[in-house]
Amino acid sequence: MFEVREKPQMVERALLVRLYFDPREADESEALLEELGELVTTLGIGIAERVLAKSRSMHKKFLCGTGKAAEIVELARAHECDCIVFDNSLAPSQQREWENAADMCVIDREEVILDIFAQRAQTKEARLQVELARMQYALPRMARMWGHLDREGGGGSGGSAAARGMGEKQIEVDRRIARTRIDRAQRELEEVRKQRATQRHAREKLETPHAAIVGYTNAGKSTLLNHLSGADVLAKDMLFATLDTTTRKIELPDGQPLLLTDTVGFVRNLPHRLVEAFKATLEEAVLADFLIHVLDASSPEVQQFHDTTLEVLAELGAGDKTTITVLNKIDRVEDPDQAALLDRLFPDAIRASALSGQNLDGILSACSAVLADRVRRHHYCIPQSRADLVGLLHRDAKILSTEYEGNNILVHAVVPPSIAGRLEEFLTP
Ligand SMILES: Nc1nc2c(ncn2[C@@H]2O[C@H](COP(=O)(O)OP(=O)(O)OP(=O)(O)O)[C@@H](O)[C@H]2O)c(=O)[nH]1
Ligand SMILES: [Mg+2]
Repeated sequence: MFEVREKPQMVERALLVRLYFDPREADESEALLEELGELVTTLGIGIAERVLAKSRSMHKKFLCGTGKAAEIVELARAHECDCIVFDNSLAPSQQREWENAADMCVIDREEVILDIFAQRAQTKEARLQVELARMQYALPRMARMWGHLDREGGGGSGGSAAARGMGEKQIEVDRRIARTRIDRAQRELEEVRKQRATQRHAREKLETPHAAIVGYTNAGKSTLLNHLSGADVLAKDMLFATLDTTTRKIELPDGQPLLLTDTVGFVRNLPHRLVEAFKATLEEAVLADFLIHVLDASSPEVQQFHDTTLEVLAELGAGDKTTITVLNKIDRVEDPDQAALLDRLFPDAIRASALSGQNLDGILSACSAVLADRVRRHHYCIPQSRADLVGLLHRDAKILSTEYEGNNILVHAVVPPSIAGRLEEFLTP
């Protein structure tokens, strides 16, 4: 029976490896290796040692040359590791080559992220999305999973023909099962998307504007939602604390209601298939009226975090949405160099602290300002004597419906702010 392996839960000591090929990638590679350490720790795996290695060119077999590969394997053994984790993505064949050479579990960043998501998924929707991404990841790697059957047969290279046949048959069966399950998960997710669309239509009817809080993982998105709305979303100093969206209604200082949605955080090299699988969830960000982009201002990598989020948003089709940028955790920015960096990169961003509540008013005012510029749908009850206003609506607004009631004209229209003021006294709920 096909099962997605739970290897990272079984392994205890990992050797982390980041290979890079261009000297200009050295700094970023170091930061990525650091982040991989946090991701691996999130999974509960201990880190024995880290290797940041430059390779002159990419090799098909191990990604790096055989000499370097042998050194890495030696190091893993010397540290009594039971797993090697690559920050680079490994092709299925490369992963197999490494496992054969090292005789231990070898995984890459994508698998680590998938496993974290699998651990965290709470709702049916999140579970489905993770299952889909994991099965798609596992499908081309099944030969590796059943390699032991081939070897069991009788030592030597590849085992007996009978045993190998068994392994191959099993792979075929498993592939079929996996494909059926992928199809089913995709169909169920389609249902989820439809349900969400229905909910969204209901919200649109209420005409309450909607903002999505987006940003890199651990930036403070959930903390911000909690502070603004009194919600109780898990906010924790760990990567990917949030996998499900939560929406809460708040009221802006000018009385305007606003729906706020907390979303899953992004990370560099977020597996494309995970973005694809989480589309149902992330659509909330795509369809929001505007975005609140939360950044961890205390991180030296704030620019990379910013760019990654914009890249993923663009991939989702939300790249050109109106965005309020928030430099969160400003209470932790003490280094003058960091402050200067922020001034240079994000002169217009709002400095705030979701934890202490510092300048949350600034965020709310920015939301009000965005909404003030938005066209709105309104119902009017206009006396026939004011045909001039109906004419104005015909000219400058988009009329959705018109009805006559006694001496009044009932108009439902999408109205730009430029004429909204002149019609205000005829508004009806
Ligand atoms: N010092 C400080 N810490 C903050 C601030 N905002 C959030 N934090 C901390 O940062 C950590 C992450 O916060 P979360 O709100 O869980 O971050 P998130 O963006 O929702 O993270 P994911 O759900 O993992 O994507 C928590 O330990 C928070 O207490 C802030 O303004 N200042
Ligand atoms: Mg969160």
